[in-house]
Formats: sequence, C-alpha cells, structure tokens
Amino acid sequence: MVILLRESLENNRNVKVHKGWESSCGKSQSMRTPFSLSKDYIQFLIDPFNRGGPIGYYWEFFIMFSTPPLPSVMSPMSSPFPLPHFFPFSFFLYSHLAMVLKSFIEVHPDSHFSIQNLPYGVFKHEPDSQPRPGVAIGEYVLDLSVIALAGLFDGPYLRNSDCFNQPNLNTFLALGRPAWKEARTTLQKLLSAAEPILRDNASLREKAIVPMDKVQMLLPIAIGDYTDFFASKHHAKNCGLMFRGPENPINPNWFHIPIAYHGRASSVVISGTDIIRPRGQGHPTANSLPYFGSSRKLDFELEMAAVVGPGNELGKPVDVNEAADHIFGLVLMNDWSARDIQAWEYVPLGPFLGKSFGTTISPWIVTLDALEPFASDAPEQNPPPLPYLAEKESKNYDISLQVSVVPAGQKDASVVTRSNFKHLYWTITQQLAHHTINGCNLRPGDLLGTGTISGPESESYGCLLELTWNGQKPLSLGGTNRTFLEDGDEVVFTGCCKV
Ligand SMILES: O=C(O)/C=C/C(=O)CC(=O)CC(=O)O
Ligand SMILES: [Ca+2]
Ligand SMILES: [Mg+2]
Repeated sequence: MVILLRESLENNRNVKVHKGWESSCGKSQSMRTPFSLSKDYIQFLIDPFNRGGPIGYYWEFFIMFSTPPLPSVMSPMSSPFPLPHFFPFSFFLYSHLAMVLKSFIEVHPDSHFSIQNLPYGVFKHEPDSQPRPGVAIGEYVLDLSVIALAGLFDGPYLRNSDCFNQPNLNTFLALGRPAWKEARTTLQKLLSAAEPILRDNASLREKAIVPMDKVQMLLPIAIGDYTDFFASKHHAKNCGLMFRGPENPINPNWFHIPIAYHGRASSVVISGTDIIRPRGQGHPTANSLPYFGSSRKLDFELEMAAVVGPGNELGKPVDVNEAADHIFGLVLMNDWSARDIQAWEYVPLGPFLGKSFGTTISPWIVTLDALEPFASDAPEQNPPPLPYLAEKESKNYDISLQVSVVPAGQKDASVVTRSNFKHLYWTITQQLAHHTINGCNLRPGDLLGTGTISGPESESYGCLLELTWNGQKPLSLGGTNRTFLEDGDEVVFTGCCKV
C-alpha cells in the first residue's frame, strides 16, 4: 500500500500514484498523502514589510521613486518532469504597499515567493542534471550556481566559496550567519527592480532564472542526524490525558527538560515522495496478544523543524543565547506516526518503528532572517528554566499553521486544524542548547523537529490522535469520516506569516 505525498491540489489529475510494495495483507490500494507548502499546500505568508531585512527601506524608496516597472522575465522551457510544482514551504509577502522592496521579476500579489522571502532549496533542471541550490522568486527559481559562476557573490564571505556549486546546502549552512546575511543582501539587490546587472543581461537571465514548473525539487540538505522534540505543552497535556489520565497528565520532567527522541535521518523525504503504510506490532487490547500487520492508526504530526547551520565541537555546548546563530531556517515537517505501533513499543525507550518509516519536509527552507519581522514573545515558563536554558530574549515566530485532508477519491480538501508556531513552550534555541549541553555535537544540516504543534483549543490540535481523541471522536470530512488516515488520503500543510 502506498501513500503518495501529493504536490498540489491543482495537479490532482497529473499525479502519478507510485506503486509501493504490496503487503502480505493482500491489499494494494494507493494512499496519497500530500505535504507541501505551496499556494495550495503549505503557504508561508509574510508581512509586506521586510522590517528585519538587511537592505531595508533604502531600496524600497529607491525602487519606488527611481524605477519604472519592467517586464517580467520569461524563459519558457519544456518540462522534463511530469509533475509540476511542489513548493512546500513558501513565504508570501504582500507587495501591495508602497515603499516595499520590489523585484524586476513580476511577483503576483498571491505568490509566496516575494523578494522579502527568498527561501532556499535544491533543484534539478533535467532528470539527469546536477542538483543546484536556488532561491524561489515569484514563479521562478534563481540558480545560485549561475550567479556564483558570474562572480556576482562578491562579498568577503562568499567571493571565494564554492558553496553554491554543491548538490546540497550544507557547505553554505556551515558558513554561518554573516555569509547568510551577505547572500541575502546580494540576492535582494540583484533581484531588485532598480539593479541592472541581472535585469538587463538577457543571456545571464536566461541561464539563471528558471520557471519553477520546469524543475524538480530535491531534499535541500544532507541530513546527518534528526531529533524530534515534544515542545508544545498542549500536545504533551493531551497525550498525557489520553495515556495517563487527568491526575498528572504532564510528567514533571517536561517542565524542566525539552524532551526529545532521536529520529531516523535516512527516512526523511521531500514533499511529494510516497510514504508506505508501515507494518509492525500493534498494541494489544484487553487480554489479547499484540497483532502484527499494517498500521491501523496512521497519523500526521503538524511540526516545523530547525535546520542547523554551523555545528559545535564535540564536548563544547552551545550557549542558549548564541543558539540562534546555529539555526539557518525552518521547514515544515510531518512526523508521520503509526500510533498503534508507537503505543506498544515506546515504553521505556521512546518511539522507534512507529516513527522511523518516514518523515516529510518541505523543499524550501525559510530563513530566520526572513522570519525575523514575525518574532513573538515565547510563553512564560513556570517553573523558570535552569540557568543554562534561561534566555535573555525568549522568542517564537507568529506562523499560522493549517492542515487539510483530501479524503481518498475526493477532490476537495477539508481543513482539520489551525494552529500556530507561537504556541511552542520550549523555543528552538532552548531545544538546540539543551541538545548540546552534554557535549553532543551538532553538524550542518542536522534537523531538529519541534514536536507536534498543538494550540489550546480542540480545533488547533496538531495530529489526529488528539483531534479524534485516539479514534473515539471521528472527524467529518466532506461527507465521509476519519479517525486515522486511510489509503489514498492526502494531507496538506500550510504555514503563513502576516500582520
Ligand atoms: O505522552 C506520551 O506518553 C506520549 C506522547 C506521544 O506519543 C507524542 C508523540 O508522538 C511525540 C511527537 O513526536 O510529537
Ligand atoms: Ca517520522
Ligand atoms: Mg513528532
């Protein structure tokens, strides 16, 4: 049985249902479960004012008063890929206000890829071509290897670097925030309406600017290690209420330690990849023995994950107040979970096969620099954390999150939850600092999942386990019901920031 991670609602009819292995249970239905952050799937909407942006209002004024609108860049190419765009993690910055930095590339007001966003990904032009780093802008991808070859990264950190001539972003991640800021400044300038270098060079534009629907997106990073935290208090409480009862739903350690389990990096996949329903031992009921077979309680978990930049030396913990310098950006993440397998296996050492069969991330990484205008105060922590976790500034980001499900055989998606990244109790910087406090070394490209991001209300719970209270309260979805995911279902994550 197969779960296909679908790219775009618009592309329903174009989607290939990949055939996976057929289970010994004899069923071979397809299960399509999409996860992405495009307009249709995962949107990351951002406020028009790039208040934290390095170029800031100078460019905005300059563009507004000095530059007439220019035609958008178009370079039609035939697509080698049958599936059009899947751009899971996008930011949409409204551009309808004056004094906003504008690009010479036409960016539709509904686009998620304004010049204030510029998320990073890795793509291929042709099935057999080399993967290249790029940034998204409007309906295009800017090929960073072409920009680097043209000598346009001319600042001190990137001038002599081969970081954009790589099949993943790890080399760039390792360079750290000064290089990331230099890249953002350079790219915002190059793409701005006022800057002629790329705008007026037709042959360079032809090479460097590729229509998004003509490329295939790949995993943007080589993930050496993946850890998944458990940082939402609402999620922890709901799990505790279900599994331990109302007396003390949250274990006392949870308020002192950012709890996590060690995930499986090899099965982290890009949005659009088939997920095969796992088999394993299911939780016994009453006096029965555990059953073996395909999971009957397949769930999504609405999460985001921090992409680690520069690592730390073995034995040298990262100070919590410097932890942000080790985080490049965020992706949306679905920590697929087989609840029946997990419930039976996780005591006493934590999740194992109930989680390791697949974890999906968005292809675009939105940088912390792009997110900065949406920083919000993290919730108050009571009891106060131990000094090594006490931050001078404790912040989250105001990112609205939504999950929809398209039930198998249907066209329309039903929203099943609306949550927000700002609900996290433990911040991503506390998570990173705690991860290293014993001396454990992190490396560029490591992935730190937040854990399921549930909000306080029942409509904001981040997984079906909570939304259906472990299958007791089915959800009604466009004329059908769901407790857990069924073969052919599609799951759609969306993230957006706006004022
Ligand atoms: O509180 C418990 O006993 C169990 C909690 C969970 O299983 C939640 C979970 O899957 C953690 C996550 O990956 O977000
Ligand atoms: Ca997983
Ligand atoms: Mg999880």
